Amino acid sequence: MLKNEILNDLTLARVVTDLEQDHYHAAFDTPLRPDAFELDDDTKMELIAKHFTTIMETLGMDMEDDSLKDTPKRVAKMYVKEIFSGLNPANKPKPTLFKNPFNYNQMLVERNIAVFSNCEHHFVPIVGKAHVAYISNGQVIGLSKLNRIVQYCSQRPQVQERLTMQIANMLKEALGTEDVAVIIDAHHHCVSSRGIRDAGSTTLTAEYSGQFLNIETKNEFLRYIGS
Ligand SMILES: Nc1nc2c(ncn2[C@@H]2O[C@H](COP(=O)(O)OP(=O)(O)OP(=O)(O)O)[C@@H](O)[C@H]2O)c(=O)[nH]1
Ligand SMILES: [Zn+2]
Repeated sequence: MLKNEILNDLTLARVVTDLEQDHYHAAFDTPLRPDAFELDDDTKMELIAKHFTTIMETLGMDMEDDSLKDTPKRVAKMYVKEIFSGLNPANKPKPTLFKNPFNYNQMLVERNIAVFSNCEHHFVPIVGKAHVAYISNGQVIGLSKLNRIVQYCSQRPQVQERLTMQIANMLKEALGTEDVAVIIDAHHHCVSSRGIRDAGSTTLTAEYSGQFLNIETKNEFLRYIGS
């Protein structure tokens, strides 16, 4: 191979590696483009409102109607500031940790945390409950932060399996322990309000790690949440 060809090959290899690096995300990360946060929220809302107007016009809706005319703006604000605000790491909750002077070293379980998310295949709601648990390795977390972690991860277009893993991963990161468990029991509107139209089914997903892989610990958690 000529020197130039080798150099070209090396340059290409580096470009490919850089690209791969840019697109790298863990299996449980939400697939986002590398430039996902180059636009600010206001610009995103403006663009989404414009596109949503086109969607509504295409459906034949009268955009002069008093009740409809501001819907594109409402939807844009809801997407960026509310139901998909968990896409932006700037909105990540800060976990307040406390020392554990009383040496509580048993399992802590928080049950029935409300889950409001949206299915990434149809953009309709996923509604349910999360049950989370951890065993302290020396620090305890403010209880409401458990709810906030569930809420933050839910406020993204999701599939339930990935949502469960993202919550578990954030708990591990916040608490500095592998000893966490997460169960989600949720109802998918894409299964009930359309498509197969089964309103009765719910979906259960679970993620166990560390001590929760031990059958007795897992069963204790399941007993606490009444499963
Ligand atoms: N595994 C998983 N699947 C999901 C989740 N949310 C929605 N789905 C499914 O994603 C699938 C998308 O399937 P497609 O066949 O591409 O879409 P579709 O034609 O709208 O499918 P139907 O819902 O069966 O009408 C559907 O079976 C949904 O039920 C989730 O959280 N996890
Ligand atoms: Zn769906």
